Amino acid sequence: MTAPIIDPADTRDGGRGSTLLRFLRRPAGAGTSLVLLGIVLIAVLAPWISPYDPHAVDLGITRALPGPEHLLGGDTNGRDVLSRLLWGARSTLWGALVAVATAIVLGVPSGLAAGYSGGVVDRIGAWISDALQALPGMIILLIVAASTKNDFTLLMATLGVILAPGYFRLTRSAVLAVRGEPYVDAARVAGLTDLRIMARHVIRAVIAPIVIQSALTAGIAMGMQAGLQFLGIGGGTTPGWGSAMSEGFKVMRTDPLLLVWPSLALGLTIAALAIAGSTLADVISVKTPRLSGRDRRRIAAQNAAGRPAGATTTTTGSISVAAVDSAVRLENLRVQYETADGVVEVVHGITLDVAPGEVLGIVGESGSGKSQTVFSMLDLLPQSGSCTADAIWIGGADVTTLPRRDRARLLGHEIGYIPQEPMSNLDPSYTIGTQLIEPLRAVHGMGRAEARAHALAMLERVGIVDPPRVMRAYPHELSGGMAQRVLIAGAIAGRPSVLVADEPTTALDVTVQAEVLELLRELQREYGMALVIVTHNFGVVADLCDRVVVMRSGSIVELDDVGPIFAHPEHAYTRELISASLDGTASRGALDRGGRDVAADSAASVGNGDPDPARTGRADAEEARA
Ligand SMILES: Nc1ncnc2c1ncn2[C@@H]1O[C@H](COP(=O)(O)OP(=O)(O)OP(=O)(O)O)[C@@H](O)[C@H]1O
Repeated sequence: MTAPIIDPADTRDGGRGSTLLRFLRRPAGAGTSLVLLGIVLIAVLAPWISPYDPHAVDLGITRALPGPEHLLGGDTNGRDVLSRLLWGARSTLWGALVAVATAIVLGVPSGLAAGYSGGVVDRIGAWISDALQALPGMIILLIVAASTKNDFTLLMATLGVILAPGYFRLTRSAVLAVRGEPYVDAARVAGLTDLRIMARHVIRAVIAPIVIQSALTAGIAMGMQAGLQFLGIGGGTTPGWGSAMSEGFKVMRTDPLLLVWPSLALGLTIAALAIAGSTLADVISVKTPRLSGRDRRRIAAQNAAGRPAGATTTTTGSISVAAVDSAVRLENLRVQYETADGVVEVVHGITLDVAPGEVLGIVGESGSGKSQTVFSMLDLLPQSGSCTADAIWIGGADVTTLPRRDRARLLGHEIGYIPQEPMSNLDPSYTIGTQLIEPLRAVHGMGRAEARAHALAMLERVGIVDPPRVMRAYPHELSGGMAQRVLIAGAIAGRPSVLVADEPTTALDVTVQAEVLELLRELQREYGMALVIVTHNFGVVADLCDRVVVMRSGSIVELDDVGPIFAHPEHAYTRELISASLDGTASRGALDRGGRDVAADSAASVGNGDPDPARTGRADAEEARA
């Protein structure tokens, strides 16, 4: 059987052309393109556009100031400075080209092979790359210069060898990122050869980072080349910006312009390459365009006029507590994304609130808008998305009226967030201690010792054994359950009034899930926080929540206390979700009782018309606690 091959690269909006257009549409992209194009043209046309022979000596213009005959004056040997700069662009670009091409030829294929094949090939590649990086580059270049009588091209090729590990590592990690993608597996199942898979699927993923790396590497190569020429290596008699800088440096006090011209040329070229590289990286990382201020205002106006950009015009949900008494309150929240097909609304005017100390569950199938709702509360929507609302009350303030900085400060104090994936939410480069202490100092104004003591206490509170050891550990040294406890400790450390947990147990081992949920419930009670928990699972709702919001396709279909929802679900969709959750999924009660399968009992109780399966779940929890 042939597996279907779906490559996101094929369905991605726009191709290379559109990336180039988006790059050119940015002022930084257009500006740097003009500068770089100009420099390339100068290098190519130097023999025709330079006013004088760059080697011609006229002692009458020695150290002459700029004038109509010699626009940039004469150098210390009586040669025309402008002509030498124009010719210098040639050698500078040629040197960068040789270095970058050598680095690509060596680094990219080896990175592809190492990343794709793994095992021995990967290890050998990594050893060679590490060894090359350990070599003292400048000394190698000096040795090559001495043994090749300053052969410029060979020197630049050697520089390329020294820079190749950068390409190797970049390509390898890009390949590793796509190697496990379902579409690469599908291509394998379909019987494509490894070479074909690499050419068709894998190389596409590495082209963009290589282009960006090349812009930066060319800048580095030019800088090193100028440095060598400054030291009198690799320049020979060819005019070069580095040798011009070296000559200018010697007469810097009397004739500073002789240093200024070549430095400007080199600085401008390197800066243009660096800005072009980072702009390109920016363009490529933004897959969908940002909403412009005008679009945001248009959508807001449409919403205000009752004509939302999406299909629906109704506001869903309801309010149970007065605004000032709510821990969180969303009024007519809409979330939109700018996509290739235009603005798409994914949350359609929902209204809900959470009272202080209340546990609200948000349930719904995948894609129903649960995460977008909490991301709006947390100000975490990506740049291509935006939300509008009549009001978003958090901690007694309507955050939609606050400037961004005040909003961030308020959220930092009022809301704690527990994400789905604990591991990817911890920075692998820092110890747990650093990551816990930093926000306590920066956001909550604690001193180092106080923050450390508080972090230790928090770790202890969330059930971490040996907190001092965990403070010294890096994320990779923790299990998933420990990492989630660490994140919970971080989330509650600032004593927020609301804790938002977005499917906090999805990524955890089933045996740890119950413990983490139990911990959340305990902390919520102890601290009197409101808890908003996003979940697929009605078993979790039964165990933890006071009220529940059922979402479907960006709207609220049902919002009620847990008891009535389980006893008489009004919406057919809610009934489906309840039976799907309790049928075959162990509730926390089941897990608390040591894995005895009571899910079937729960399902049976729903089927048998048990008035309140929620109570069953709670009873399980109470029983376990007892
Ligand atoms: N960056 C984006 N661009 C366009 N649409 C998006 C984007 N992110 C999310 N969406 C859309 O928003 C809708 C709601 O997504 P959301 O992440 O809130 O779902 P969810 O209910 O949390 O699902 P899950 O349980 O799988 O996380 C989905 O239809 C999704 O495709």
